[in-house]
Amino acid sequence: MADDKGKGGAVPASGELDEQALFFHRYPRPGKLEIQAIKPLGNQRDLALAYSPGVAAPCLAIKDNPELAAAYTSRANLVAVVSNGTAVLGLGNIGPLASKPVMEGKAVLFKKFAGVDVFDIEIDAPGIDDMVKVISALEPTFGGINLEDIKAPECFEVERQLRDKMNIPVFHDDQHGTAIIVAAAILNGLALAGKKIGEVKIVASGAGAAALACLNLLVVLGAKRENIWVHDLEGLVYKGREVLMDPWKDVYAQDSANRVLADSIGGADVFLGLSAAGVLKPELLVQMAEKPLIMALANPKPEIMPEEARAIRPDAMICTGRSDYPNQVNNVLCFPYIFRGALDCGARTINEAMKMAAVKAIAGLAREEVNEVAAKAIGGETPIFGPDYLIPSPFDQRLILRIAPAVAKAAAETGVAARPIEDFEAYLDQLNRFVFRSGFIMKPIFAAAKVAQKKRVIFAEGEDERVLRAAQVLLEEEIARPILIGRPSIIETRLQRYGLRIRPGVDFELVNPQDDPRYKDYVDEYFSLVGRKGVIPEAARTVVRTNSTVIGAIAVRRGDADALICGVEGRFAKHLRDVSQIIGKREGVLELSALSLLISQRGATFFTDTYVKMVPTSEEIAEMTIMAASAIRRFGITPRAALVSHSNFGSRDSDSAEKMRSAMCMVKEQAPDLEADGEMHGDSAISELLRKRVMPDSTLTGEANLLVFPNIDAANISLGLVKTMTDSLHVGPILLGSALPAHILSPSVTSRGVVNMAALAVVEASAP
Ligand SMILES: NC(=O)C1=CN([C@@H]2O[C@H](COP(=O)(O)OP(=O)(O)OC[C@H]3O[C@@H](n4cnc5c(N)ncnc54)[C@H](OP(=O)(O)O)[C@@H]3O)[C@@H](O)[C@H]2O)C=CC1
Ligand SMILES: CC(=O)C(=O)O
Ligand SMILES: [Mg+2]
Repeated sequence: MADDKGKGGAVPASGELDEQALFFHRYPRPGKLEIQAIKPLGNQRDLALAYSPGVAAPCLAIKDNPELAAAYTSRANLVAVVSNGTAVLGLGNIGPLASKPVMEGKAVLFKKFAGVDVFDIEIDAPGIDDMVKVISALEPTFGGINLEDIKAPECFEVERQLRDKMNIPVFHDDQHGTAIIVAAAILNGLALAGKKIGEVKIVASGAGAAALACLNLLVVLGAKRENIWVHDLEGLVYKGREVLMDPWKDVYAQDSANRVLADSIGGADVFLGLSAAGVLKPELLVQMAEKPLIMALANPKPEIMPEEARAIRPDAMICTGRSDYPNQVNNVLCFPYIFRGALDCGARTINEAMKMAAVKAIAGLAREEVNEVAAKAIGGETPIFGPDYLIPSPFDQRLILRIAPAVAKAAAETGVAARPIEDFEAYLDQLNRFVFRSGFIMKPIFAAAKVAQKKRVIFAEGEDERVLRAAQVLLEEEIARPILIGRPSIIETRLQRYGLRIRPGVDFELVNPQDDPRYKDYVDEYFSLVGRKGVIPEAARTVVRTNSTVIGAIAVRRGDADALICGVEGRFAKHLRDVSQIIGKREGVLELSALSLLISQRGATFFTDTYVKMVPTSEEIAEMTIMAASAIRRFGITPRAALVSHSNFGSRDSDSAEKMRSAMCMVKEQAPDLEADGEMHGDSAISELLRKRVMPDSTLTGEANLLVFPNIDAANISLGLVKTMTDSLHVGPILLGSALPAHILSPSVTSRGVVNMAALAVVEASAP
């Protein structure tokens, strides 16, 4: 493979890729999606509500007021991806049945990237009239229509007629989705090359749906028609040509004797390929202008492979439609989010203003720093806005946060939104919750952290990428004032490498362990704590130079910082020893413990003690239950605790069962208001039905959200199993019982996880 190939995970060679793709589509179940019920159908009553007779009520309500379909059915979030299979990728007219994998693929992307539900609909309707008849008849089912892979010129007429007939957005993705992302990439590419859109020469290969829509949008953005040279199977589109012409191509007909691509390419600033594989011969590139923008966008094989183009024109900026090269210019960057915005405001159409808002949002996002998820997905060095990073990665979660609100706003401003968004801050919150599953649960913590006057959080692993990224978020969102422990040169280099804006000394304080004026004071403080525990002065000096958790803990103890975050690297037990020695326990607390929060589709569940005490006593179990309950209240959640065991309400008499029973008695005595019960089986903790069968007068109602375990093995193993089996997000471990706020994270934490825990530490630090 050539140099610029294969960023973002190894992509196998073509034959091998085909084989893997067939396997991927076939196993473990054929296809890429299924339909899931979102309401319970567990008993006769549910059935009576969901189906006959109850279903008549929403039917009649909708009959009286059709707008209510958005309230009582999935329509407002349901899009049809419709194709007749006449121009499937660059594979040509392979028919509707063979197009189904592509349409299922689009459906998955809609769902994964924007939470939009899709039915893929492949129709055996090659002609315009049939297509219009079938698709327009679908209006009652859908909130929007995404036309896909329908060949030109028929697609133009189909879309025009459908837009006239239908009162929901009709969007031909290959035209407008492609045009939006191409326009964003061209705006950014020209800015980097220092060229003006009104002056550049654009040579296009392809005069179909995608190419013509892109050119039309570029003209709206200022490109001059006379500077645009369009080619198709017949060669140049010129005035007077009669073969394979149509009125849409004719708009770009040049009055010229040129006939083929080789005649027109000289001096071109932009090559726009939306045609077929291998059309752009490498030798033609020498004729292009300096710093040319080569957009070889045919799928799956581009007009020229990037390595061939790069070999001839090292100064070129190169884009393809593929996921295995940098600069993926593909409509996936647009269609999920433009529909998200349109559906959320009940848009009746997707108009020019909404498209332009999407162009600006995408182009602008590429100029921001790349976030962690996108950086990981791309692989290798974190990209920074430049020739190899003209547009955001499809894995950039901020695409939805930027595009959807911009589109909804433009819809409202142009009067096409049936349900205009009234509170954009709340809408952004909702989108954030979709992106970061922790968002909803963490919301009260973030809100409290923001009013806490930017407490100082010291990070022991200040050189770590996740910490650096988290520090930028904490500053931008005004949650905390980060203090990073680390070597200045390393931090400077990494900030640059990851394209982060924050600067030491200006935006955040930096503690250099090799050279800090407080060193002697810190050594004295440390020695006063450990001097009689076998640590000699010489060793204390070394520790305070080299152990950043010790430095951070002393800073918190001395009031130089308000909270400590450590554990991003290294073993939990080692960090715990330092935190215990220096920060210690709050007065009256028997033992530190750890609380872990798992956020899954079903909501939040807390587990304790997942990390600290091997086998806690009954007193310690009672204490950790009560401490965990008060930590849970900080999230605005009412704790419901189950003390879990192998014994179910006295069914066994082992020491461990007895320990949990007596812990339960202590909890009742010490925290009579806490809803708790035990000892009980794990399934009884979750299912009220099972619990009530054995213990009808249980003091616990509903599903327990705090599971208290008899020992660390049970707690930690359950946490790992549930987290993996339910694909949950872990927040924590939250250290309970320390004298001052300090949290020891785990090495698998993400930068978002670091932000979450720092926000929690800020809230703890500001608690009275
Ligand atoms: N990266 C992305 O996001 C997207 C990429 N595409 C890709 O763009 C290509 C075109 O798609 P679309 O516009 O929907 O399809 P259409 O069928 O509507 O248009 C295809 C166009 O390409 C021209 N063409 C085909 N073969 C050649 C060739 N050998 N030399 C010159 N021109 C040729 C056709 O010429 P003629 O008019 O004479 O038939 C036609 O103008 C496909 O490869 C598709 O995968 C499309 C959408 C998005
Ligand atoms: C990406 C896309 O829609 C296409 O190639 O047709
Ligand atoms: Mg397509």
